[in-house]
Amino acid sequence: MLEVIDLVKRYGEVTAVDGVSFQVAAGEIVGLLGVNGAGKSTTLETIVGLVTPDSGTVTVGGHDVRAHPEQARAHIGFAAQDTALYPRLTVRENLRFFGRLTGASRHDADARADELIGLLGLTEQAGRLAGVLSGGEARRAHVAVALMARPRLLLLDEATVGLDVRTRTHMLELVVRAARESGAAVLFSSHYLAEVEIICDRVVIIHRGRVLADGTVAETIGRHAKSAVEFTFGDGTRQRHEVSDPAAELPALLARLDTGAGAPELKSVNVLPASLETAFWALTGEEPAGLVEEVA
Ligand SMILES: Nc1ncnc2c1ncn2[C@@H]1O[C@H](COP(=O)(O)OP(=O)(O)OP(=O)(O)O)[C@@H](O)[C@H]1O
Repeated sequence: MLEVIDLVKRYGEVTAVDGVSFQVAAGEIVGLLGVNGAGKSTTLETIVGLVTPDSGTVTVGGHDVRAHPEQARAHIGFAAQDTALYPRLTVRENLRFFGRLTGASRHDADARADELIGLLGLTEQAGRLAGVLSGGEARRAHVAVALMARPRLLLLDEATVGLDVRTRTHMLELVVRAARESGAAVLFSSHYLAEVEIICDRVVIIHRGRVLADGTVAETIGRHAKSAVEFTFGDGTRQRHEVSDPAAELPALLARLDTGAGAPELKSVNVLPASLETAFWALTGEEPAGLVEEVA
């Protein structure tokens, strides 16, 4: 449904996307992962046609996005990182308006708007002006807009940011249903690796504009993840050590710790099993931003 081939996008000195290729099939959920500035949003914006690449091609449902933008875009539902709703229209009016924009009849747009209001748990907010919604409510309404035209390709840029645990679970269920029941191809950018591990069939990890890994969650963990031992010190600093066998290697790691005068006191020891997070860390040398956010 989506094919990205050798995409390059430069902004002056910065190469935001540096030869990115991957595919998303109908009914498949692919996680697009990377630290801040890795090139995720630029990739998504190029797929939608908002950004013109320096080179490379994007096809959606077999239509080249640059040669046939109308046909390609007709398949796409896009929820960008910044929520875009008309503040002076209510949630229901926003949905109906965007539905009509994509060519739905008044009757169909109204029916689909009501369906999505129910699905996204926005019944109470449906009559409120979009401008007064809370951050989490606005994000749900924003994703509802992307779903209005029953897209065959759904692009979600950090769709779960700012959602509480219950709403987040609800949103993830909806994404899974869009893929499993409606057969949509879903490209899902996120910093929350735990949720990616749960819902995504495959993950594409990008770093400095390049694809470092592309495979199923299990393949990515199997190929790149190692378990780790993490020490946290009294001054708030942390040290991570990749290890194959934490129990066997812990004594040696502890013995090597600096215990001299002025060295920070060891506060806790954490064993991190091999996971998508430790794979991400091994590949990029960095922690996913979502983890830091959740800890803070
Ligand atoms: N319009 C622009 N002009 C100049 N530089 C840009 C522009 N858009 C993006 N960049 C740069 O390109 C790089 C990739 O940015 P991008 O927004 O694609 O990253 P991201 O992976 O989506 O990051 P985040 O997780 O913070 O949203 C960054 O270094 C960014 O500063």
